[in-house]
Amino acid sequence: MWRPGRQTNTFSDRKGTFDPTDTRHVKHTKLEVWDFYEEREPKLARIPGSSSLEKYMDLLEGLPYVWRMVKDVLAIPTCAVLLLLYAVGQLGQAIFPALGLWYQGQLLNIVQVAIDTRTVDASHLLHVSAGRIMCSLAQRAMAILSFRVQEPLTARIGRWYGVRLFHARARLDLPTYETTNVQRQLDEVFPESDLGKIPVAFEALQTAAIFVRAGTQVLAQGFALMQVLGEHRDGLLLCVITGLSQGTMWFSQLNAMQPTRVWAATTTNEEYVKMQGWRRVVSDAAHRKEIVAGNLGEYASSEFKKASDKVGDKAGEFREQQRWEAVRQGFSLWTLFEHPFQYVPHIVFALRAIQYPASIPVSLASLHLIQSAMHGLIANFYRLANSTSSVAEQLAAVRKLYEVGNIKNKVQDGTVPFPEDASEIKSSVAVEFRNVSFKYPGAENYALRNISFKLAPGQLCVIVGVNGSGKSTILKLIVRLYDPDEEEILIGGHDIRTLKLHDLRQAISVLFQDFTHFPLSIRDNIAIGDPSAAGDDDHVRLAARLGGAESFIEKLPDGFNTYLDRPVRDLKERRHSSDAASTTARCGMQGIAVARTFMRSVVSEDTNVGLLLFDEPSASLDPVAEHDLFNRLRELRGSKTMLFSSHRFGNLTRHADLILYMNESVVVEAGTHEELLKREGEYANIWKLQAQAFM
Ligand SMILES: Nc1ncnc2c1ncn2[C@@H]1O[C@H](COP(=O)(O)OP(=O)(O)OP(=O)(O)O)[C@@H](O)[C@H]1O
Repeated sequence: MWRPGRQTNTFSDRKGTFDPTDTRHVKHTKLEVWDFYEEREPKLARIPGSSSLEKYMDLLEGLPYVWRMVKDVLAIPTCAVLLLLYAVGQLGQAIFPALGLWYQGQLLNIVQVAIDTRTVDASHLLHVSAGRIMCSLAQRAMAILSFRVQEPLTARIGRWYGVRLFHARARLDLPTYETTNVQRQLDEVFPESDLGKIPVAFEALQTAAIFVRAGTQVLAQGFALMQVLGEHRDGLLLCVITGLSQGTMWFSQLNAMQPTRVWAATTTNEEYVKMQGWRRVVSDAAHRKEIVAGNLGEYASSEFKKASDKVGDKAGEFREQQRWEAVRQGFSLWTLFEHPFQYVPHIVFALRAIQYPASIPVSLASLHLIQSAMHGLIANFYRLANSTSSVAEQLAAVRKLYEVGNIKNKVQDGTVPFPEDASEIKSSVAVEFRNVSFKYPGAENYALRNISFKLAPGQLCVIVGVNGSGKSTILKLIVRLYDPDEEEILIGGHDIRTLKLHDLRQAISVLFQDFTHFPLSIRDNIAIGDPSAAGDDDHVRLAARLGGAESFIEKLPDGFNTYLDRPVRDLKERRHSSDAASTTARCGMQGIAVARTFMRSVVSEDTNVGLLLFDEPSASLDPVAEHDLFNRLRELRGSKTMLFSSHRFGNLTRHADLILYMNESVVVEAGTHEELLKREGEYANIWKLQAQAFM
C-alpha cells in the first residue's frame, strides 16, 4: 500500500501497490525535489530471460493446457500440414545459415591452400561455391515458406479459437458475468480490438518456434564455428575477443531496455509545491479576475521568485528529472571502454598480419567471418534467453485462454426436465413465491423481503409500485437470472432450482423494462425471440405485426434488413444516413422488443411457452399506445399465465386476477382490483389519484 506522507503528487506508469517504507522490496531515490520509489528487481532479473522467474510457476501450471492446445490446433482442418510446413521453414532458417557458415569456412580454406601451394582444386571450389549459394537461397526460401504459411495458419487458428471464446463468453450467466474477477479474466483474453491481433494460441506456437529455432541455430552455428575455427590460425583468439566485445554490447543494450517496473513519485518540498501553485494561479483564466482586481500581479511575481530562488535549479518536473537520471545512469566506466573494445579484434588482426604478412587476405576474411558468425551466435543466444521468458508468458496466456472456458456459472443447473408432460405447458403454468427474500450480489439491502403469492395456471398478475420497490426483481428471479437468498419459488409445482435451466427459460417469454436492441438487423432482433423459428420469414413478419412494429419497419429504406445500430462502421470521413435512420428507428424500438417476445410466445400455435413476463413494457408509451398494448397483450396471451409489472395504476389492474402492490421490497397489499379498492388502503388511494388519467 502507498502510505502518503506529505506527498503532493504521485505518478505511476503501471498498476500496482507497494509500501514505500518497505525498504526490502522498494528502492528510494532522491531525484532533486522528488522522492522516487520503485519496486526492487529480483537479483536474478539482470540475467537475460530470468526476469520472469515467478512466471515459471505459471509455466508449470500452463503445461497441461499447452498439450490441449496442441491437440486442438492439430485437429483444426489442414492445420497439421500447415504447422509442419511452418516448422520446416523455421528449422531451415536455423540450419541453413550454419551450413552457409561452414561453406564459407571451406572457401577460406581453399584460398589459404591457394596462397600456400599456388594450386586450386577447381571442382572442390565449384562444389563449395555452389553449396554456399544454395544455402543462401534455401535460407531465403525457408523464410518465405514460414511467412506464407503463417497467414492461413494464423487465420485458421484465430477463427477456431474465436468461435470457442465466443461460446465461453456467451454461456455465462448474469451474476457470474457481473463478477469483477470474471470481468478481469475476460478482459485478459478478449482484446479490446481484434485489429491485427495474432491469436494467443498461434502466438504461443510462434514463440515456441522461435525458441526451438534460436536453440537449434545456436547449436548449429556454434558447431559450424568450431569447424571453421579449428582450421584457422588465431581463430579461437579472435573468436573470444569478438564474442566478448559483442556480448558486452548486447548486455548493456539489454540493461538500457529494462522495462519500467511498478513505481511512484512524490515531493515533500513545500517551496516547489508553492511555485507550482503560483504558476497555476497566473496561468488559469479563472483566477485572473481576482489577480487584477486585487492588484496581485506584483505580489504573485515576487512570491514565485522567492520560492524559485529557494528551490534553485532542482525545480524540474518529475519526468524531466527522471530522464536526466536515466542519462546519468547510462554513463559508467564500462560505457567508456565499451566502444574502443570493439576495435580490439582489428588490432589483434593487424599485429598478426605484421607477424605473418603472407596470410593477410585469409586473416582479413576470417576476421570478417568470425565477426559476423559471432554476431549471429550472440544475437541468437539472446533471442533464446529472451524467448524463454516469453514462452512462460505465452503459456500463461494459453492457460488463461482455456480457463475462460472453465468459469463456472453461479446459477446451477437443475436436473428435472420441464415440463415433464408437454401438454402441461399448453394449459400454462402455476407460479408460487414462498417467503422469498433476495439481495443483489454485493448489495446491503434486500431487494425483496418475504415475498409470498400464488398464481394458478392462466392467471394474470399485475405488480404495481414505485420505482425501486422490487417489481423487476420478482420477474428476474422467475427466469433465474439470480437465485433467492431465502426460501423458494415454484413453477408448475417444482422448486425452480431443480428444473433444467434450459427447459425453464424455454417455457418463459420475458420482456425486460431495460430491453436492449442487439446490433443486428431488425429481422434478427425479432427472430432471436425464438431461435427455433428464426429462419421463418412469415413467422418474423407476423410477430412484428402483432407487436405493432410492422408498419414502422416497412417504412424504413431497408425494411426488415435495417440495422438500428450498425456494428461495422463505413470507413469514410462522414456518415450521413445511418445516424438519421437510427433516430427515426428509435420510435419503433418498443414495437420491435414486443415483437421479439411475441415471436416466442404467441405467434406459433405449438409454442412451449406457458408464462409471459412483462416488465413495464408501457413505461415509455403515451396513454393511447399503452391502452393499445394492454388490449393486444390480453387478447394474445390466450390461456398463458402472465405477470406484468408497472408503476402506473391503470387499465390492466382492473383485469388482474392478482394485484401485488409493492413498496420498499415487500408486498404491502395483494388482491383483485375490487378487493383492494374495498380495503381502502394505499393501493386504493393511489389508484384514485392516478388511474383515471390513464383510462
Ligand atoms: N443489479 C442490481 N444490483 C444491485 N441492486 C439492484 C440491482 N437491480 C436493482 N437493484 C435494487 O433493488 C431494488 C429493487 O429494484 P427493482 O428494479 O426490482 O425495482 P422496480 O420496482 O422494478 O423499479 P424500476 O421500475 O425502477 O425497475 C432497488 O433498490 C434497486 O436499486
